[in-house]
Amino acid sequence: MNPVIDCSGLTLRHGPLTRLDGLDLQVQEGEVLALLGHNGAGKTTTMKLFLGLLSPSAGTLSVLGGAPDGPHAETLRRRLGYLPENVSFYEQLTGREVLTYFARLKRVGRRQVDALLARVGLAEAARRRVRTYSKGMRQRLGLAQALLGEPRLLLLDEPTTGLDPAATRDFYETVRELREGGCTVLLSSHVLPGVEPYIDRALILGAGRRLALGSLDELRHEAALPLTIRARGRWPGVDWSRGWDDADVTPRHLNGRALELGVHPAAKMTALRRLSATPGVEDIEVLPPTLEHLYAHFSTGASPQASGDAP
Ligand SMILES: Nc1ncnc2c1ncn2[C@@H]1O[C@H](COP(=O)(O)OP(=O)(O)OP(=O)(O)O)[C@@H](O)[C@H]1O
Repeated sequence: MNPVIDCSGLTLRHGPLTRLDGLDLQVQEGEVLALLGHNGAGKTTTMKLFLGLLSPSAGTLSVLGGAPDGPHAETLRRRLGYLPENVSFYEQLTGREVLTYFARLKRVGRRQVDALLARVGLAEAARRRVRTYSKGMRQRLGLAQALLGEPRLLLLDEPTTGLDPAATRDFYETVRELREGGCTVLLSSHVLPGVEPYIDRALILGAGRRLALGSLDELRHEAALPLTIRARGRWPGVDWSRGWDDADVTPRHLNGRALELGVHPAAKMTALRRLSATPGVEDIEVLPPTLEHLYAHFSTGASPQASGDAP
């Protein structure tokens, strides 16, 4: 099956500045890819190249079977949904009027408008003016706008910035439903908490370069960061933080009832065996590095073009 996005050596220069530097990436149908990076890393630039709003200086790019900035653009536009970073609407219009307006621009039948408002949870607020909407409601209206025409590829630029945890979760649940329907989703974010369960892979960019690409498991394997093991129990008078002379295990004694170890992945089983054979230990918890740990590792470590392209 052809990838939905396929680029090789994709580069965008702007005068002396290289905004994107030789990106190699393939995204398959139904995949959710997170685009992560500090401010100015190149996330929006990448999305704008995929949308055909910018043309590459070098490299090749195919989106849904063609170059997005060529004659293929017109077909592509109907199969593509985009939620920009700073979405703004006519404040005096109701949510329904806003969506009807965008439906006309996208030449999509009005029938979709009410269905989409219901889908993003705005059915009851559809007749209220946008100026009365909360940040979360505006983002949901933005998502409804991006979903007009039932796109096969959805590009969401910082979709959850400013949303509270419950609204973020609701937003990502909608993304999950879309993915289940076969839609491919690219979402950029620097708000990492909450995103982990909803993505298949993450692309980490830094200064326009690919620093890492892979699923959470692949990134964990590549980073080989220590995992955390927590043991709880009763061990009056015994300091279980002692005796870990293995260089791969760093004990962090929390208190008399809980012990935390930083453990290199290769030493995991040894540490678990020892803990489970220890009298007084009642519970053991293994916490792998989170996406935030991985992001910090790759975006500070100098490992450009590090991981493989396979999904
Ligand atoms: N219109 C522009 N003209 C010139 N340079 C630009 C323009 N827009 C962005 N850049 C530069 O391109 C680089 C990548 O910016 P981009 O907006 O893609 O980053 P980003 O990862 O989306 O950042 P943020 O998280 O702040 O939105 C930065 O160095 C930025 O200053």
